[in-house]
Amino acid sequence: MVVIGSSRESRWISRRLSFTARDRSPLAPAVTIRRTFGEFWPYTRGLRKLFAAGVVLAIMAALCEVATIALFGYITDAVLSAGDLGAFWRPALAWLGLAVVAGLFSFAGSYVTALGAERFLLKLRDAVFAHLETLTPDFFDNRKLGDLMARLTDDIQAIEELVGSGLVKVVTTLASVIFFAGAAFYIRWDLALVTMALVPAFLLVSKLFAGRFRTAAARERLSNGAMNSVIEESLSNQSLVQAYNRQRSESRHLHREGRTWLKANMTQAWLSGAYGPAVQVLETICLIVIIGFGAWEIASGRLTIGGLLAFAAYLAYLYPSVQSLGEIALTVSEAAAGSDRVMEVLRARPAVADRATAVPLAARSRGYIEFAHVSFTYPKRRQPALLNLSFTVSPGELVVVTGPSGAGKSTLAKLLLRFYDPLTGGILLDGTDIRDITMASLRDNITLLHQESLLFSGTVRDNIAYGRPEATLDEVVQAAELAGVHDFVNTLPQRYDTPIGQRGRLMSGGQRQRLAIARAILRDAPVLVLDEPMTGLDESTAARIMEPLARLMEGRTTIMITHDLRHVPAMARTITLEPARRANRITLKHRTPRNAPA
Ligand SMILES: Nc1ncnc2c1ncn2[C@@H]1O[C@H](COP(=O)(O)OP(=O)(O)OP(=O)(O)O)[C@@H](O)[C@H]1O
Repeated sequence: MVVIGSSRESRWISRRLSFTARDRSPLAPAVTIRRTFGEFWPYTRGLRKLFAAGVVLAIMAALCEVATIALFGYITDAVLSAGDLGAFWRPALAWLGLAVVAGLFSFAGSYVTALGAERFLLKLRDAVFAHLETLTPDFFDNRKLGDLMARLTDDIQAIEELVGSGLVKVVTTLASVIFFAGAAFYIRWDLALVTMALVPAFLLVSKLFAGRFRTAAARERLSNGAMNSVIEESLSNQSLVQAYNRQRSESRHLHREGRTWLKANMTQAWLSGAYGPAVQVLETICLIVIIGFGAWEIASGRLTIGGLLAFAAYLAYLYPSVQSLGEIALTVSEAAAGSDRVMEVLRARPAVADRATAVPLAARSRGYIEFAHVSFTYPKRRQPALLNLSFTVSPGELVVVTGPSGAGKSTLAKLLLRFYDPLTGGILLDGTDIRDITMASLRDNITLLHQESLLFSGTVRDNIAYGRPEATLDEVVQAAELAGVHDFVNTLPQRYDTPIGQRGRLMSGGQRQRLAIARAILRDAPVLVLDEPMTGLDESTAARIMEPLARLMEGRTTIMITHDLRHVPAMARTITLEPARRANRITLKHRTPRNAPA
């Protein structure tokens, strides 16, 4: 009996449907199967032999099954009906041998197909992720992390199930249909014709159920996405949730989404439950037709009992294959929805890219920076973030950029690192427009210290050496000493091999900042951009951070973005930005801070 509604099948079908949790509507219409193959077939290069082997082995297994059923018919007539035990042993041994060989073929076929499928997934995921890594921040600013993760997992899997193992399934199922139908016709063509007339009924039932099943699976997928985003956002903001006593409301939120999910799953459950009996009724009708018609054929001497049983067995194999062909046809177009979403990522182009004529810097930069009449407006924004901004920074100089919130201070850093390009004007490094320098070379010469110290969940050592993975432990320790974090690291249970928790949560704000400073020291780039290095630190921690920061800045061109002027070093040149609507008026002045570091 064939049942399409198992929970595994539900997941299989639901994976093929791709929706965004954000807009709660299906994504753009699924792309055609042809386009999906056109786009993703090249990824099967190097794997096609595996898939071909999967097809051949599955066909061999199906042929063995055809032979096994023929033997079963023979045993029924020659042994059971004739009552001749002596004729039993040879076909019985052959039957056993065939069963073993069929099992081996089937195992090997599934194994190589799974290997091809997994390698395809690995290859495609690597390619999509590598492409994502080339995209500029504007791409990520406008998307939900959960949605991108779904594209890298479920959607890629949906593509594989269409282009890789899906194709193997179609070919082998078609071959099985031909073999089993051929064998049934070989036994009795007229009986076969009668029973084949029932095939459309199976397809019709499959179509009726699969259509509803697909809708239910789509709802399940949608609410699953919504549930995931509630869980992700709530757990990642736990301190906010607890500090604001919002635990119950978050739980209620999840419960609401969970109820929608429950309803969608129950619809799938009743469809699955009803489908089995419906197919069973059809199969019973078939069996009655076969037995009634077969009895008439036997009575007229055109068929033996063994032949009738073998015939029934061939049909028992044939109907499931027909059934899966029906399912493939129904679900394949839905699987294409995933490829639409993955294609969207692959088609996205970074807002900035290397010019064809760009070259790496010939030597380590001297650190001379010039902003020349730079204007910039973020995509989809009308108000410019920077307007006609001009200033220079000499090698080794420290410039403090300050100004009210939204004046464009961080934007200036993003332009220097070429996360975006100015709309007009230009930025020069050592007199060369940074668009004429390769991005890799430009970024090798600039270290950005973010507002919030961005750390990974690895060890202390991994995090300090992030910008120079080949650094020795001695170099890492030296950088940590200069950053004033070495003594603290020594108190940790595994010292430099101590994991620091997700995003460095096992560290205090000051310790995280010192680790980030050690990382910047080890990277040793000639230009330094410090974006609000004191954010989130209390007065005394901020003052203590200034000492390692001063060591980091020594001998480097530094742009320090801050609205907190209390701790800026003595004699720093200050640039005050004003919001762009007032044309980025800048005020340049030398100042002696009230809290100059010792
Ligand atoms: N990714 C973005 N997309 C669209 N607009 C942005 C983006 N980032 C910043 N902006 C806008 O650009 C302007 C300048 O932002 P920017 O972050 O450079 O200001 P800032 O001076 O660093 O502010 P703060 O001191 O609050 O960090 C703001 O109006 C802001 O809303």
